[in-house]
Amino acid sequence: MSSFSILKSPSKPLFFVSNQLEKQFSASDLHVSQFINGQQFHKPSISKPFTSTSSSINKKPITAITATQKNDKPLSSSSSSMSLSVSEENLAFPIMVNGCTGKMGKAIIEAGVSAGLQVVPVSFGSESKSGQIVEVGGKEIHIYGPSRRENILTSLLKENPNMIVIDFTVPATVNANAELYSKVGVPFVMGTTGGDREMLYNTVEKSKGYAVISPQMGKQVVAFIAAMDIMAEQFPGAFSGYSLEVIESHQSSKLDPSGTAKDVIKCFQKLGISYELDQMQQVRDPEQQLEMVGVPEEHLQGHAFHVYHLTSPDKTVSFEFQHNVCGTSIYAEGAIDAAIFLAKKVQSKADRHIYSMIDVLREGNMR
Ligand SMILES: NC(=O)C1=CN([C@@H]2O[C@H](COP(=O)(O)OP(=O)(O)OC[C@H]3O[C@@H](n4cnc5c(N)ncnc54)[C@H](O)[C@@H]3O)[C@@H](O)[C@H]2O)C=CC1
Ligand SMILES: O=C(O)C1=N[C@H](C(=O)O)C[C@H](O)C1
Repeated sequence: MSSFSILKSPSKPLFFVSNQLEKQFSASDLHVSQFINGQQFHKPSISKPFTSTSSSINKKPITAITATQKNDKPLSSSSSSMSLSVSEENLAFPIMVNGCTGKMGKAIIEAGVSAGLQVVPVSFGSESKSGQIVEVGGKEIHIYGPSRRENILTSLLKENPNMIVIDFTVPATVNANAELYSKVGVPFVMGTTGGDREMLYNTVEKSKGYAVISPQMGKQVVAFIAAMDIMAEQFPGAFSGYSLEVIESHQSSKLDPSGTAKDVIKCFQKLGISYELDQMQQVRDPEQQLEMVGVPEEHLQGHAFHVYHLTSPDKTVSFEFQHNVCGTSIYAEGAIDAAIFLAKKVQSKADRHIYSMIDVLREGNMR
């Protein structure tokens, strides 16, 4: 059986997440097109191999959380016995959103306000934005640059003892921010990717603080990673000898490689596949995203498309997994779920340690 029949017959990848609604070009044109036109990846006669992907994308096979769903079902209303309503749980705690002028910061403030949370009117931002007062989600927020953060955070926490910090800033500041939150003792959700991840975990572990850290907050994508992790644990080496190709496409402003793909690749490595992180193909060029990846034009400035393609040593078997997200709502809602989860942990004096989004998902704390 050829790999094409396996790819073609289901015609859709095994996993596919699409969500409606959101510079550095790091892979050379040549490299990407060589890869995309690679014989193992898709049927060679298809001149734009991502077409099968993009047609699925355009058909929107699974819509994770759409703006319509969000509007139909306010975040503060309980949708099942498992789900959380902030008011029901008496958990209307304040959040401080760092990076509030960014794509994620804005989306989180809006999601937080919808969930009935208070947003403190202070945010840590870049040096260039320091001193500005911005309006986000109908709230006026004062931006503070990198200096005097410890004093500011200490006073804020004194005034808002139940406060949870949500950080969606930039890779360059992940470690310093985590150190600060740990030193001051404020529970935090770290959605920012990159930085030195080992150091990040060590810092927080040593401080014995409360945190949720995850490069991926989207509930359905988290469930996919959890499933891959379970597969890797249960069947280590099951894909030994298979080759792996990974393409991730994000808006051109993204500063680092996909943190989510790095986590998924770790699962493939446990499954026996030999793959180095620097083999991952990053697409940041909008033209390629339109032409080859099939990103809808309106989402060029905010998308996260991932494809993982596995091929057996004799090339007779192949697998393909995808998770393709447009916009930010899936992450913003997940980040608010993580903050609610953390607030409950603090309130119930649960173990002080680093939780993952899989923990959040497992406890049914995602609405
Ligand atoms: N965990 C998840 O599910 C997701 C994680 N992300 C990650 O979140 C981060 C932010 O993403 P976007 O909002 O798309 O980026 P963005 O570029 O739109 O926003 C970045 C924000 O950080 C601020 N900033 C810059 N330097 C800073 C500093 N030194 N201290 C504090 N703030 C600073 C900027 O002013 C801006 O407000 C990235 O690392 C991205 O990979 C993004 C989407 C989902
Ligand atoms: O920067 C983004 O946009 C995203 N970053 C996260 C990552 O690097 O994994 C999550 C998602 O891919 C969106």
